[in-house]
Amino acid sequence: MVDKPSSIHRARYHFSLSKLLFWSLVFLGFIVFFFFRSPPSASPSRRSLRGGAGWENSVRQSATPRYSSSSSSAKARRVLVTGAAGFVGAHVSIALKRRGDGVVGLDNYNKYYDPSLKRARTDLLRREGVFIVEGDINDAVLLRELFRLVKFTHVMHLAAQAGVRYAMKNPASYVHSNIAGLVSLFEVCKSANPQPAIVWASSSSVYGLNSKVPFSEKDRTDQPASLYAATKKAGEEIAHTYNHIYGLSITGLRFFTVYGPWGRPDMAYFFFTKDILKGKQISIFEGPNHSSVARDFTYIDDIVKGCLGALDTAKKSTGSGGKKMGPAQLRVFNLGNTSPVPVSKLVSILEKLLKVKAKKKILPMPSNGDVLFTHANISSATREIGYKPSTDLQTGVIFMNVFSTLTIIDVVVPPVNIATMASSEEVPEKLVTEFCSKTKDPSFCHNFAKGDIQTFLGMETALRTKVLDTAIDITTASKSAFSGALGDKQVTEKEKAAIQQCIGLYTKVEQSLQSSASPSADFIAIGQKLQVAGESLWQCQMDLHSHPNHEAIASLKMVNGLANSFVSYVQSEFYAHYLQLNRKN
Ligand SMILES: O=C(O)[C@H]1O[C@H](OP(=O)(O)OP(=O)(O)OC[C@H]2O[C@@H](n3ccc(=O)[nH]c3=O)[C@H](O)[C@@H]2O)[C@H](O)[C@@H](O)[C@@H]1O
Repeated sequence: MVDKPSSIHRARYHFSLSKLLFWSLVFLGFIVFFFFRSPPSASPSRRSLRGGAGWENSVRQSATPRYSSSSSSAKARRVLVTGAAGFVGAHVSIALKRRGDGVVGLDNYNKYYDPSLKRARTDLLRREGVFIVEGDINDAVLLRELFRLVKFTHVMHLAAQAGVRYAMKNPASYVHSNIAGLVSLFEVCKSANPQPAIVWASSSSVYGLNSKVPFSEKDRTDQPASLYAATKKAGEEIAHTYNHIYGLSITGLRFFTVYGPWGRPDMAYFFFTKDILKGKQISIFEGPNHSSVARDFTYIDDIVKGCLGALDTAKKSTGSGGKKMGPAQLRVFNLGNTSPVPVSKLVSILEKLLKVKAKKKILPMPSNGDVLFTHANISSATREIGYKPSTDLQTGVIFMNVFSTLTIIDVVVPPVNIATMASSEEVPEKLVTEFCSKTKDPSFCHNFAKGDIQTFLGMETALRTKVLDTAIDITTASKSAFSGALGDKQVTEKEKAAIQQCIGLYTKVEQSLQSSASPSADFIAIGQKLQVAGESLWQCQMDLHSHPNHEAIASLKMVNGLANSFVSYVQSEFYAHYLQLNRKN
């Protein structure tokens, strides 16, 4: 045997060493790659967010119903809301929580649109006592853990990949959320004991190329025009299967172009407003032979009522331990507004409200999933779940403007627009009634609401567009109205003390606005103090009902109106969002 020269040995040794080094690096690379690529719910740092006594406590606490002692605890609802940080999910969660239901949210905070808006909605929900678990509906381990912690009576499934046109860009995300995610959720629900009743979001888009109007639940839905629609239609069929095999009670809701405060930035009304204010051109689609494209735009508050109606009329699931014990309820309802509005009309409403002429470009509707029109027949939803939409587009858009969350604070429009918006807006009667129904004393509110709404509008617009001078002007005007009432001889010492307190608070607000380019977090603290002052003013107003001097009553009522408008404003969801975004800038 001939010895190999030692140089060869050395060379081989070097070669294997560098090979080892090479493969180690490749291996390390893979580890690093997978570590960073793994979905958020699987990463160790995210996992540590869940589990643990604190987390379990938050889930259980949020899930605990709180009803007045008179209502029956047998009907106690514990609802899991998926997509709770989303537009519809946030509104529905708040409504459920406010009426006393136990609510736990679930959301994956994906980046389809700016997650800071979802975080801002989460802050809002936290203040309402709703805890949102960060996780994906495809994470069956997490879902099972939630069902172990809480015996959910209902699931309000609103998590989905939304948007019609985006399906051309990212088809996989629709399959992941709207099909795989739905199956994952149904799988866990079917095995849960007891099985929850499920209400979930389908879509008007399932009607696709159907041309029979208005769309009835009995009409054909086998011609989807987009992959989005196809995944929602698939969801309806999957629902049928789980109802049939496992006895799950399932209600699908076909939403028709939902809009409103805290809305989605990918929707046309949202980016139209933004672009109109920025002076950017907007594209308005039209159909063949210059026909208009129309949508049955539906206001969020109406949708929320429909969701609650569906939940309250949902019968229990019949299965147990993954086995069907008898036939279960399976329903599908249209939740629309029953009055389609051409997109060009939406744009003219926005132009009128914003007092800015849009730069319009009329384009043929691209064939990327859109349909020409939608129009809901809601007779079945009215009959079965008491659904009665009451908001026309004009009114809804004003509401949206007053309490809006449009992410347009980066836009600076000339102050003249703000002044005109604040002072000259026609406030429809219906809006006043709707607005006052949300206050403590609707008939009293009615006397002042028009002014209040105008004040909201001005204040909100001023802050939204960062024209703080106007915000200061409004604060100063409110303060001087208080001072005026102080001079009234009929005002009692107790009332004077409350008014003085408010004037002091307004002064702080003024200073806060004057001292910085953007209002600081102090503003919220001041707002909370203002709320306390406002509460004591309400008490004064109640005392005044027996006051002999009607003029004094009138002036104090005015003061109360202003105090409350400001208090409501400071508390408004918009402001929280404004601060959130401002911090980011
Ligand atoms: O009803 C539904 O089920 C669907 O409603 C909306 O979808 P869509 O009606 O297309 O809402 P937008 O994207 O806000 O579009 C509204 C209208 O504006 C039109 N449009 C949109 C964008 C644009 O640049 N120009 C334009 O004219 C569209 O053709 C459409 O008629 C939601 O985005 C979907 O997630 C939802 O499922």
